[in-house]
Amino acid sequence: MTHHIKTYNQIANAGLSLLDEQYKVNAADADPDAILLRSHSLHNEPLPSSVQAIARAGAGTNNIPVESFTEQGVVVFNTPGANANAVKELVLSCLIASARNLFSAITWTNSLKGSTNVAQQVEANKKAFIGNEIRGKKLGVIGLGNIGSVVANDALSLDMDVVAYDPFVSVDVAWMISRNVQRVHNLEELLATCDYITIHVPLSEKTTGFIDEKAFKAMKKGIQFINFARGELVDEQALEAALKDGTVGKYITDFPNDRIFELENVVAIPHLGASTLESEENCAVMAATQLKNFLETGNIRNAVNLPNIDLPLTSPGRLTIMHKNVPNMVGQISTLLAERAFNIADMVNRSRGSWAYTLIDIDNKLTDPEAVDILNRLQNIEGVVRARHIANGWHK
Ligand SMILES: NC(=O)C1=CN([C@@H]2O[C@H](COP(=O)(O)OP(=O)(O)OC[C@H]3O[C@@H](n4cnc5c(N)ncnc54)[C@H](O)[C@@H]3O)[C@@H](O)[C@H]2O)C=CC1
Ligand SMILES: O=C(O)C(=O)COP(=O)(O)O
Repeated sequence: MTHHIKTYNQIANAGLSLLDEQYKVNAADADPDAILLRSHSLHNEPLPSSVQAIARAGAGTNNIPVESFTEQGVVVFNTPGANANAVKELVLSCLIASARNLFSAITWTNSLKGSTNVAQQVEANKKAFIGNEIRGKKLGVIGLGNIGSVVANDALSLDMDVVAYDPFVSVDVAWMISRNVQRVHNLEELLATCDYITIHVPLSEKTTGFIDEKAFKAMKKGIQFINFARGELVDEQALEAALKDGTVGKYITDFPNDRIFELENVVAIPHLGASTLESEENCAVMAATQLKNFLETGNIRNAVNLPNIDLPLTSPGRLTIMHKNVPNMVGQISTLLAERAFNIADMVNRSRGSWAYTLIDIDNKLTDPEAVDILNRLQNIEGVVRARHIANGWHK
């Protein structure tokens, strides 16, 4: 069976090359089974009904309307942690570059091009760029996930004091964080005491405008604020006021736009956080692997809308059913199978929030019409948004 994949953005070859002879990538004449992308926005784009899965080679899925795609039976994957080191290294370099006024110093030095006595001018004017050391300064990390946790740990090894705020920190991450990172349970405590703040939370309806006027008002004067998460986390009007009144001494952002770009004391980086060869490869390999696993076996790893599920495919066939997490779903599904005299060899049902996913391995080798018939019946159950049949090509 050939799977059709549509890609957007530059996806590293290390990932694309995993899509072997069973796959066709960007075939013009076929409906895609899945989409592999990075930051391309799928908001306001029609989604072909053939699409069963979307893999985001990266962390943020705010470019995908996850809720409405879930209603359409689409599994959305991301690649947690695959680009965390790349972002961490850039955040730490910006921290140091900002403390030492490197951005404005280099801009000034470049302005000397074409003039004479450059060496003398440099020595005469360097006092304008005296900086600070970050040792002993306080860094606030908002969001202690894959990126925030490594930024926090490594800032400690640069001899900074580190405080962090994340009311939803995961157990896995909590194990990795140094006990010297001081956790605060109140964002204002972090805002009021830090010299530098870096934000690493996902953009969602809840976090849009998270750093608002009230947050800026709580900050220490002259703070340096680093945003490698998403521009919309910061209320632009409030930011503009905070830059003008000196509350924010410098705003370093990976997400410049027309308005922000014009403001004084803004350092604009062209969304380079994850742009290293290593990170692009990690993300592409992880995304392609997860997509392949899902298309070939129905198993799920690292979806943002469904639970992980890993059942080795050993029976002649498998039915995968994505459905609402409501009572008696498994009962209705197994009744349908019993009516067609299908024998269930194995079965897993898992839920995540209001959605659930059921894998059923059957002892029967289905003909095409039999498969179409049972899928139609399953999809007619209220609350089922997609059903698939996977024939096990390896089964003897
Ligand atoms: N500039 C770039 O190129 C990149 C940007 N990103 C952005 O960074 C974000 C974070 O990435 P990861 O650390 O990999 O994600 P993650 O999912 O591992 O961590 C996010 C953390 O934020 C926390 N969080 C959620 N809501 C919060 C709130 N209201 N207050 C405090 N903490 C909250 C979560 O509990 C979680 O620990 C991504 O969602 C993406 O938007 C990620 C990778 C590259
Ligand atoms: O992973 C993320 O959330 C990123 O922002 C990286 O974006 P990119 O894949 O470099 O377009």
